[in-house]
Amino acid sequence: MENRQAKSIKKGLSGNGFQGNLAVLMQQVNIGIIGGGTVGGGVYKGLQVNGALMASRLGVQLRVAKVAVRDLKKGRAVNIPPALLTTDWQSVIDDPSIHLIGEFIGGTTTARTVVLNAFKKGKSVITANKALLSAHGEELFAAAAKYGTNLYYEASVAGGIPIIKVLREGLIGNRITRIYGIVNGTCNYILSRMKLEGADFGEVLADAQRLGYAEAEPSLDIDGHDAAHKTGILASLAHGFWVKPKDIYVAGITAISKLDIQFAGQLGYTIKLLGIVKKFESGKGKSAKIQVSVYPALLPNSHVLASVNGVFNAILVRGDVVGDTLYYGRGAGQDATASAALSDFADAALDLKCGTKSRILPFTPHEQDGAVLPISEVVSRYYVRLSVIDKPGTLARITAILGEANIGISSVIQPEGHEGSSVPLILMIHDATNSNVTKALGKIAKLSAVKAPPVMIRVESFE
Ligand SMILES: NC(=O)C1=CN([C@@H]2O[C@H](COP(=O)(O)OP(=O)(O)OC[C@H]3O[C@@H](n4cnc5c(N)ncnc54)[C@H](O)[C@@H]3O)[C@@H](O)[C@H]2O)C=CC1
Ligand SMILES: N[C@@H](CC=O)C(=O)O
Ligand code: NA
Repeated sequence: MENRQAKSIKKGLSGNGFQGNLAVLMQQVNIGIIGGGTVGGGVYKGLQVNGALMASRLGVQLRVAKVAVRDLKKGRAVNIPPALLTTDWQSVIDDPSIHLIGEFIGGTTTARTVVLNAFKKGKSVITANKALLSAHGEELFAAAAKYGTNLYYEASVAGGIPIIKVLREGLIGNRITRIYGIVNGTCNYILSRMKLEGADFGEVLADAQRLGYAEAEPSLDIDGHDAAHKTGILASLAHGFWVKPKDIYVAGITAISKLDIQFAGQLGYTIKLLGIVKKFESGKGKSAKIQVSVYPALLPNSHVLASVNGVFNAILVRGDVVGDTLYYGRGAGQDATASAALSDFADAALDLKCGTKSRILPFTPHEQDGAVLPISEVVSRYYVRLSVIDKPGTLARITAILGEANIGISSVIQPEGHEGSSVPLILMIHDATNSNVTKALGKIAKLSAVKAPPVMIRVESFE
């Protein structure tokens, strides 16, 4: 549907009286940015640096007309002219000369109102806000359709990697059977530095905050929720039904210790926080079951994702026609995220210029009957670290509990200690359901020789 904004841009062009002149064929799309922090500032900067290049490619000049901020006096890393600043975001949405809105304030309350109010004014929105999409995506896409507007969200997943476009357009001819993603830059930065430098968790998190990688509330990163928001968006896009946050199993990285990183290394693995979307074959007439989860996992060092370090993200997408494909790039930070938002502004500007009818919409429901597989039914291999008293019979008791539950052990490491001392015992466990392993570990934890709650990390085999 062609909305009022598109009509006003077209009217401006045809009314200029110089139809043959390329210079005046250049249309201008005015942007209102809401939130002038890391991402909002990055978008402003990106347009200063590459706005002319984009205009020459698009035939549309993108111009920042207003930036809504919280505090006019606050010093900013990106210098935005004071004349553009306002503290009244609603006035930016209401301004009839502004065609597109960028929502870069974060959070799910005011941000939701910003997006809905913009739609009501017939203005499409570009957002980087995965928390907002995770919580209200279904409602917001329906509202966009109702008002003949659009919601663009490339910056919301994996920063500068154009993964939304990949799933929406590049792989449209595929059924997506697997997605494995390192999708949180902060966690990958922390785990990489813990492994490569032996750095401390807290210290590295502070660096990630200073570098603008972490969320305003960093527990969203380290507890895995940010990765879950992103994984849910990818799963929804790939499988065509909106995956609800409550259906996504989430475990973060706070329980990962340097000891586990070292033992994993000895066994030939690297620990990464993975977002996983796996489609399982369902019986005839039955709805598709999809695993959607986020957890730290041991990856074989030989797997390409094991060598993705620092703030970099990478996503492996398997399609039934194309096979495995891989995408790599900076997952957080000002410039990488701005790059993704700029591509959305370009798409939105082209939609205003040409109309959206011929284009693929940002989210189209297509498999309404899909369902998320509960984590209890998910099968994987496991790394288990126990803290045990080194005395005769301990290992036998532990293996007996696992044996009774039909859980096989593929290898055991126990560094030499002296009898009676507390030592780590590492078990690598064959394929088993999550519920089976959790129950067995519950029993093992109660043994008198076991001195701390068992540490359990899944092992990903990428099948
Ligand atoms: N920093 C990053 O690397 C990435 C961030 N994102 C997302 O981008 C969004 C923005 O994140 P950042 O720029 O990093 O956060 P930020 O904290 O640097 O910037 C947000 C800005 O919005 C302002 N703000 C909040 N409420 C406002 C209001 N009512 N009116 C005007 N201004 C208001 C704040 O004062 C702050 O300056 C979030 O949704 C985040 O999840 C997405 C990808 C990467
Ligand atoms: N906090 C996020 C920012 C980008 O989405 C991350 O670290 O990945
Ligand atoms: Na992206």
